[in-house]
Amino acid sequence: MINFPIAKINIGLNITARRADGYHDLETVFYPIKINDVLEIIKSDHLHFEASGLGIPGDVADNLCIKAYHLMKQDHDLPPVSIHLHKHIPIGAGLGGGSADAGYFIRLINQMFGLNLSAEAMRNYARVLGADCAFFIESKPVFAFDKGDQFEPVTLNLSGYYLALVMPPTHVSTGEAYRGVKPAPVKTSLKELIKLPVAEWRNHIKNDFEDHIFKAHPEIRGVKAALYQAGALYASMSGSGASVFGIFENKPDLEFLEKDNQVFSPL
Ligand SMILES: C[C@@](CO)(OP(=O)(O)O)[C@H](O)COP(=O)(O)OP(=O)(O)OC[C@H]1O[C@@H](n2ccc(N)nc2=O)[C@H](O)[C@@H]1O
Ligand SMILES: Nc1ncnc2c1ncn2[C@@H]1O[C@H](COP(=O)(O)OP(=O)(O)O)[C@@H](O)[C@H]1O
Repeated sequence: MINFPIAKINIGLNITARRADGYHDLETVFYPIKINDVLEIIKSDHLHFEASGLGIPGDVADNLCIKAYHLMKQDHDLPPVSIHLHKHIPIGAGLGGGSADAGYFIRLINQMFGLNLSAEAMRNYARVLGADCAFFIESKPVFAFDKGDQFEPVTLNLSGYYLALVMPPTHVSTGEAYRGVKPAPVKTSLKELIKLPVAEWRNHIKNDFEDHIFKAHPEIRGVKAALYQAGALYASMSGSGASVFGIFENKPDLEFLEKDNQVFSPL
């Protein structure tokens, strides 16, 4: 059985408090984008994982698909499976690709072995694996809060707009991104700000990671500026970076940017 894990962008990200468990409270809007991995599982006589496409750093045992398998096996009598992941979503880019694989793996196991788990039961497995994993159980636009793993639906439809996604050749770890922020409460919740017209977002919606990440990696700031120069209605780093996205009314002319690291797609 096969499915196609998608990626997300964060539209706004406010880090509001440091928590006693070492994590941070935040608010953000997760929006799904059309970049896909390919994930296949088949029954096998032993647990097996293989990957193609982009190289995934770390041991196979630490791959979030394998972690998801072991987590679900604690509660369900799962037979061994052979997993093939074709990795296409850029890694460590703030696009949630690893979390997406875990979320879509949970969905596949649920479907393949007829576990009949509710979406909330699947989200509860996902929450154990990573803060933004639970989003990928349904992959619908949401306002996320607490650790970024609790959701309220938002009415946000960006179809008709155009996405430009640029990957500067810079790696930012999620831990590094969180260590540099000074949490602060928000005046107006993103839940309200997201209702503004897209062209207004620039003046009201921010990503709290940008200030310190841009200082450490000025080339990322440069990409954001270039997207605005090219006519983006809104541009931002996604999550903890380093990818930067621009939302355009029409397909932009971005020839001045490095072709290799770009993705253009309708939203
Ligand atoms: C920053 C965000 C924004 O959407 O995504 P990415 O940009 O990485 O995709 C998420 O909060 C990342 O979620 P995820 O990548 O699942 O994080 P986890 O694996 O749970 O945590 C990685 C590390 O980030 C920090 N962390 C994460 C979430 C949170 N609310 N507070 C934190 O302080 C912790 O130091 C933790 O050890
Ligand atoms: N299936 C997977 N795909 C990508 N990365 C994975 C996966 N499983 C575990 N990881 C680990 O997660 C790290 C960050 O993954 P990713 O989700 O791409 O980044 P981000 O949190 O910036 O969106 C990688 O460096 C890798 O070690």
